[in-house]
Amino acid sequence: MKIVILGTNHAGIAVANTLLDQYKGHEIVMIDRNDNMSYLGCGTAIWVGRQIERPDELFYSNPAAFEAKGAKIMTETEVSDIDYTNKIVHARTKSGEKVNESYDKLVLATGSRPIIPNIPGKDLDGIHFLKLFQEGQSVDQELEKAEVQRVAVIGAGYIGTEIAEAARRRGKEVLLFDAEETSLASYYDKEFAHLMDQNLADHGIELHFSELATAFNGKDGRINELVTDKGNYPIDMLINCIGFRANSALAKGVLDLASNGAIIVDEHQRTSDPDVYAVGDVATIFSNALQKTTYIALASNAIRTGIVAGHNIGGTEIAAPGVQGSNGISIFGLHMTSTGLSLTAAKKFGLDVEYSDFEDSQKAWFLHENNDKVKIRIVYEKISRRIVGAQMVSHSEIIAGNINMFSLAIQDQVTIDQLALLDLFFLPHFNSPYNYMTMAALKAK
Ligand SMILES: Cc1cc2nc3c(=O)[nH]c(=O)nc-3n(C[C@H](O)[C@H](O)[C@H](O)COP(=O)(O)OP(=O)(O)OC[C@H]3O[C@@H](n4cnc5c(N)ncnc54)[C@H](O)[C@@H]3O)c2cc1C
Ligand SMILES: NC(=O)c1ccc[n+]([C@@H]2O[C@H](COP(=O)([O-])OP(=O)(O)OC[C@H]3O[C@@H](n4cnc5c(N)ncnc54)[C@H](O)[C@@H]3O)[C@@H](O)[C@H]2O)c1
Repeated sequence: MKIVILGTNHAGIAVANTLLDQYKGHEIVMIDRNDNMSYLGCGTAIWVGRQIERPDELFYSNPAAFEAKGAKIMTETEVSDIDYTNKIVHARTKSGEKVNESYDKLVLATGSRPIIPNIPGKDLDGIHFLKLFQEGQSVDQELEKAEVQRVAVIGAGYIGTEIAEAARRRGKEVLLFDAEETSLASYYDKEFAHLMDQNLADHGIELHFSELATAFNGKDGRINELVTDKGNYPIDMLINCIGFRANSALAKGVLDLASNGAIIVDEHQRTSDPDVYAVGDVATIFSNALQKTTYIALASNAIRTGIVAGHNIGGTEIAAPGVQGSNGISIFGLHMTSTGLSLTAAKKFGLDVEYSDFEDSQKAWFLHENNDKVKIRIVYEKISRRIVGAQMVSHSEIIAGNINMFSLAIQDQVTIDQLALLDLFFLPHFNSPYNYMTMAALKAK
């Protein structure tokens, strides 16, 4: 069987590796317009903020690794259209050569692109987006310039908050804007997000929430002012981080798309064309918290959906279990993790929910060093009592692993009452005999 994979970043790589490692004998062709693959954008802010010196280790694979396993891989080759009826992919190399690849099965792993705000001045120099390695490089180079002192970041979601920290670590004046009332509003309730806001402010980041950009003004073709509905701000550089949109142009008019443009897939990652699969940021995903199909762009989801598609194409029928959108962020030493839905999000989606909060030190009370407070919220449905979300915030890194237990709880529809009596280990170095997770569950109404 000949399988053509379009897009060779996290999702495409996971499909290819699954097929090449576990289902030998197929012809695998991989095509990508970029000149690099496997870039972990998740490390951009760590590198740009100089927590690591160089970006080299943010890549975990390369074309030679796939050629060695027998795949044909074409980089710097842009797919222009797909003849779904005759099963042929049309592409063009950087030097202009036409490429036509037939397929038996096709995988669309074309990912996402950052959303471009449609306001006057959007094409001025000095306006940046963050997705590709090359975009990280341009931001990095701009921050090196002495004349770049005031940096505006639009969008205080994950990318915006992380790059605001990075720019601050590089000694710049940073102004962080968001349409919502807090940072990280899509992931955390206000009681949690406010702790991040305070952390950002304490580290010198100027916060502008509930504020919408209306225009970018420039001089000699370069941005020098941001105009919002509340004021005018002189700036030297701007980074847009207002979310991603699925890169589904190749499927438009042929495959079924969701209202946000993502390609609709079933639990096997199959699209409305049975010989075409879609994985990663270009596709929809099933949310176990919402119990419906939604869109959650994460590298973790890209890898898992790629593995599912690989097995299904290879001949082992497996159904994706759905996701919780589990995520985490670490800014100036403050760590936050969440999974499923916040209280605000659950209510917005029409779920009838309750919540239970608890706060305690991470380790046993008699350990006085590096024993930070942890704040936890568990969100659960009033009637079914199934857990639909959890959030944690602390300076303690130990919280990071705990969120995964809540992820499994949501996936398996565990109730808040089952959690209350769950056997959680106790060791003073790590936690208390009355664990804050148990206590939050016991406190539930
Ligand atoms: C700064 C940043 C930080 C992030 N941090 C995290 C994190 O901490 N944790 C997390 O889980 N996620 C994180 N993400 C999100 C994560 O990077 C994405 O969810 C992930 O990249 C999706 O992988 P993908 O393979 O589906 O798509 P993409 O990474 O978008 O890859 C799609 C590929 O398709 C190629 N392509 C597209 N169209 C064509 C075409 N017409 N022809 C040929 N090739 C084409 C592209 O060149 C690209 O290589 C972060 C993202 C960014 C930008
Ligand atoms: N640590 C992580 O897991 C991590 C890190 C980076 C990115 N990611 C993922 O990558 C994807 C993209 O990240 P992102 O930060 O671009 O998106 P995001 O959805 O996390 O945040 C976008 C932010 O922009 C704001 N916004 C939207 N339109 C706006 C406007 N017109 N003006 C002002 N603010 C506006 C939203 O309120 C939101 O806070 C997300 O799915 C994210 O989860 C994850």
